Amino acid sequence: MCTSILYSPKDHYFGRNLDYEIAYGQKVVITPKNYEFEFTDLPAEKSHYAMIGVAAVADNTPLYCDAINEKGLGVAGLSFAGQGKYFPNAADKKNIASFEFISYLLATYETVDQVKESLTNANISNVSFAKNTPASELHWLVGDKTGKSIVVESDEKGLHVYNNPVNALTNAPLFPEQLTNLANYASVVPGEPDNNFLPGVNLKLYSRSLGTHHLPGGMDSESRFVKVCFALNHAPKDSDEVENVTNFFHILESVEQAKGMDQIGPNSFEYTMYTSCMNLEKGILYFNCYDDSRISAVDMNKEDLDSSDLVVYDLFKKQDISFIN
Ligand SMILES: C[C@H](CCC(=O)NCC(=O)O)[C@H]1CC[C@H]2[C@@H]3[C@H](O)C[C@@H]4C[C@H](O)CC[C@]4(C)[C@H]3CC[C@]12C
Repeated sequence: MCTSILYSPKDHYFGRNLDYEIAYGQKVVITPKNYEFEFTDLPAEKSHYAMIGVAAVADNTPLYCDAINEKGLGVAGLSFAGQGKYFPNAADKKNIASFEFISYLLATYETVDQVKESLTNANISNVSFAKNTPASELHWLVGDKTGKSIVVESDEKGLHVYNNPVNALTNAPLFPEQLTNLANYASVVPGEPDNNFLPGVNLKLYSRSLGTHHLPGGMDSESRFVKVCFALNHAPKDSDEVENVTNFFHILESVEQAKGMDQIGPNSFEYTMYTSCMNLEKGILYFNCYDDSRISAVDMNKEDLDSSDLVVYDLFKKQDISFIN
């Protein structure tokens, strides 16, 4: 499963944990302004905003999992298995194939408000990129550098765009249900709780942080949603880039899936394959992966953004332990 956040200490940082059991050959991919996008049912875009993110590249086409553009818009696709439903093309609507959703939005729009507007009469269509690349059931977090985000979900009732007051997204259930569930944790506090439970009884607070005792710690989507909302909302807001990037990785580490914790079959485990953190102001993608906890970075502005060729860097690396003696 996955977790995505928008963290806004000073600059704005957008990214996610991608949790799964098999990789799709994802890379760090920069799509410059003059790479020609040929969309399935939308007009081709010869010239558009440049973008950087994590994508599988098939037939020289970037299939983005999460990315931002040069204007500071970010979009991440997360599994919505069991709840998501795409529909055939509708004649009176803007039809966007699910695998093009991220690249279309980032090529075209600058802000969350523009995206909202553009989706008022849209349909996420159920076409596949290729025979062996079927559409995967996703929903999306879309954020920008105003610090605002929305969630886009296509379910059996159609397309929904929800304002996101918590700037986080995990997986099923439906987003409004995830928000409703947060009320069950209204008494959680980062530190010592007030004893409203038995005010007349002297409860010995035997440990620090008993106010977080009822925070869920499961790997399931609902637990991760509650926990990451708490971590994000209480994270420090520094002004230094390195401190804020460090905070971002720690927020997502609070819901990280270590191998062994989420078994999906005999000897098969879902785990956090990579974490991405993209600075919406600076166009820098920071990342690490399960086998290499060191943070690496790619700066889109160091590339020729007027080019028409994709720029691709490795995402999955080997652990590089710094021996001190
Ligand atoms: C599997 C993950 C979602 C992780 C997750 O939540 N898994 C747990 C679960 O299924 O519950 C999704 C997120 C983005 C998806 C990819 C992107 O949408 C891009 C691309 C789209 C193609 O239609 C299918 C392949 C491909 C490359 C997708 C494969 C599945 C990915 C990688």
